[in-house]
Amino acid sequence: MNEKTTAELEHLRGLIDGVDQQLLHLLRKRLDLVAQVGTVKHAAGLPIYAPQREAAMLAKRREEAKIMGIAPQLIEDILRRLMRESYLNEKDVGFKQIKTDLGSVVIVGGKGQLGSLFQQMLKLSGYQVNILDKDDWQQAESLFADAGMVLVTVPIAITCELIREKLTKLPKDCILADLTSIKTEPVKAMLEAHSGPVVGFHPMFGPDVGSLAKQVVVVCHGRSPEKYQWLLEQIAIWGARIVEAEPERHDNAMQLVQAMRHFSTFVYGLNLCKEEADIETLLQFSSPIYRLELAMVGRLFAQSPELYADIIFAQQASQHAISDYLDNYREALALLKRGDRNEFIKQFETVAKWFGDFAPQFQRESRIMLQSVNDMKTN
Ligand SMILES: C=C(O[C@@H]1C=C(C(=O)O)C=C[C@H]1O)C(=O)O
Repeated sequence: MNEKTTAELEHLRGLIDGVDQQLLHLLRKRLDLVAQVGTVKHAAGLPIYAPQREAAMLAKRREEAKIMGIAPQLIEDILRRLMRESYLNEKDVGFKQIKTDLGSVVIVGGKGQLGSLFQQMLKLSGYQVNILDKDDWQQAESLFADAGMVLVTVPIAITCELIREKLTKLPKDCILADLTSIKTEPVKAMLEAHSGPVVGFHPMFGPDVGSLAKQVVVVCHGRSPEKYQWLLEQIAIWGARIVEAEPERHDNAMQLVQAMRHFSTFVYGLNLCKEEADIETLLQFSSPIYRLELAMVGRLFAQSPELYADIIFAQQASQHAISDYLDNYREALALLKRGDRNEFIKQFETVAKWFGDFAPQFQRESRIMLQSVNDMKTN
């Protein structure tokens, strides 16, 4: 580089630094305004997440960007990232308490990660929360005595037994709820053990989400929904979307969404391990989609083996879904072995047709994710 170029670059980079600093000041200003919105929402009991406002705002900014010669997707990306920050910050002011005369909440298994998250959300909403973990059963009677709600979040393998043996003497009006990732058996057990209001939940996210905004919570009604309607409202204030489901339909979906998927991820990792794949090398040669795939597989093994064993072993019927997968894998492998390229293409087209409009939709969605994966690279 000659001196002139160096000087020119230095000058321009100085100007860019100045603009970035202005951006920082603007961000500070925006965060402060959002904090004020948080306070107003808290007082009024409005949810953190306001999808209509977001959609309207994004549409306007996209239009304005176009006129200014800025890619609409650029401002959309930036605003979406800022809005994520808003959800996290609005959480700090707490949430309006919908039910003020509940009595206490007892979380059975509250030292687990999901239990801790719900404990935090309930406390941020003004509820008094007590934890009953495995060594605390001698206090159970006194804790249950003034409980307005008992929330069960223990490993799946012991959930039903615990409900049947230990939760039979709750106060009559106490709500009995659970967070187990299967629903048919736990809801049945709760209905048998307790004659008061019963409701099953399955939060469709891990404990590391940060904010519940835009997350999904599946609810399976048990008994007396009017008695726990407030809880659904409370969860909505946390920003989550409630999806109602019959326990059986939910459990069937989970055989694919959870058991089969986690199992195939497990086998993927097992295979890499047995093949003694060198992850460093794989990463060096990885495309963004492969990096994302490795991240999806690798993150499983950063978590608790017990949790995944519980999820995979929870339903007998998952074995059928997993066996079907193996059969399809074998058939596809046979195709490959006999070099039947035409049949492969035919089946590919059948599947593509079956995915229909979802295929291009998923392509668009993943394109944005892949660009973020690429952005994260540091060299
Ligand atoms: C700040 C608000 O809350 C959330 C955050 C938004 C933002 O950061 O712009 C917009 C809508 C809401 O999802 C609001 O409702 O205006």
